[in-house]
Amino acid sequence: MSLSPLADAGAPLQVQRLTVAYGLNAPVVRELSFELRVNEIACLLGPSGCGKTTVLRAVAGFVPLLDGRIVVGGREASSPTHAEPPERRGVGVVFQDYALFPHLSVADNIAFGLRRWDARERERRVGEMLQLVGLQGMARRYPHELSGGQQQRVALGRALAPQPALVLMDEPFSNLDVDLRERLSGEVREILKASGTSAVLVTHDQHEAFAMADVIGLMHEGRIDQWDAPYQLYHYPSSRFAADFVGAGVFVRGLVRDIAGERRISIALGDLDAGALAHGTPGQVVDVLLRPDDVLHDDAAPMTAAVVRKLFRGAEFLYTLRLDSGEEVLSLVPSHHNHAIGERIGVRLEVDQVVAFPVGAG
Ligand SMILES: Nc1ncnc2c1ncn2[C@@H]1O[C@H](COP(=O)(O)OP(=O)(O)OP(=O)(O)O)[C@@H](O)[C@H]1O
Repeated sequence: MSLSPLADAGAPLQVQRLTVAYGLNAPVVRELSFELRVNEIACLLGPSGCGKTTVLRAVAGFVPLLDGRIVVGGREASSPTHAEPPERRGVGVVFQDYALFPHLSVADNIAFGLRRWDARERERRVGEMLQLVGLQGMARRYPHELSGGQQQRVALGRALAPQPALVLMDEPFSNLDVDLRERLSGEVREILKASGTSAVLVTHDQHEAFAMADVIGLMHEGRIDQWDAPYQLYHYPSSRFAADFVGAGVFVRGLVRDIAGERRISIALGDLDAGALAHGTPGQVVDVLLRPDDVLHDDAAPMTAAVVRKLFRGAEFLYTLRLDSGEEVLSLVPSHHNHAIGERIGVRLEVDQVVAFPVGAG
């Protein structure tokens, strides 16, 4: 099979038409391609079983390729006929099943990749890493004396210590409590940015992906559905799958119309301007995406809807509202607007970019 020439030989990672299968089973990753820029943090996001971890394992050198090619730092690391051993790829990994060395202390685990460093530099770097992952005072403990979350932080320190050009992280913060998770993900992002390191992260958590990533690869059934900045992915989903999977929202029915030469979409809440992201031609029935922040509560609005569910989130309520059409929409409302279930409240739309897909489109 012929592969396209490298688009950017200086890219820290190029994944070209990657195809991976376990044993004789059907491939779980199919012809998947992406390229990472220097100092870019990418996140693979997608439903369980879509192949995120498999991509990361292939890049790390833990699973063979059925087809395609992986190039790390301009050097071919994997092809169907060749595989550099994981430890020679110059890649730092934080995987859940990539255990710490049980016979080494926390400090020695972190120092593992620094064997060739000058002793004083090594000690300084280990101290820096211990501080980064919040494990000062635990340097002499052994892995079995740590909680799962603490072990994960040691693994993070171990991966980052040798300052690799590329770091791979599989759910690196999943065992941590929310506060630590937020602090650490912000700090790790800063460290990666400051040190010029590129990273690929796998997570289930969209908020973590939004907070950490420059670019998100949304995966679906072994392929990348959309490769985009978090903001773009949320506001400009290019497929129905992306619109559905990323962020909260519902689809309501709409009819595309031509009104005085302008393409508009009529939905139960009124007429919308059909911009470039609203697929569909006049006369076509479409599903229109409405995010909770598109539906505003406004006492002065002529249109009302009934509260059917409410979720208190502290600063705001997430209301589920039933329109007269019978359709339900979500609305994010500041929490001093405390309305009872069954009450009718005024609503209006504020949609910047209408996202719509013809009914029945995949
Ligand atoms: N060692 C294995 N042998 C056989 N099949 C496997 C193996 N590891 C993963 N799979 C299968 O490959 C597919 C992709 O798995 P993978 O772990 O890459 O998905 P994922 O997107 O990371 O999922 P999750 O978010 O649940 O961790 C799944 O259908 C899974 O059952």
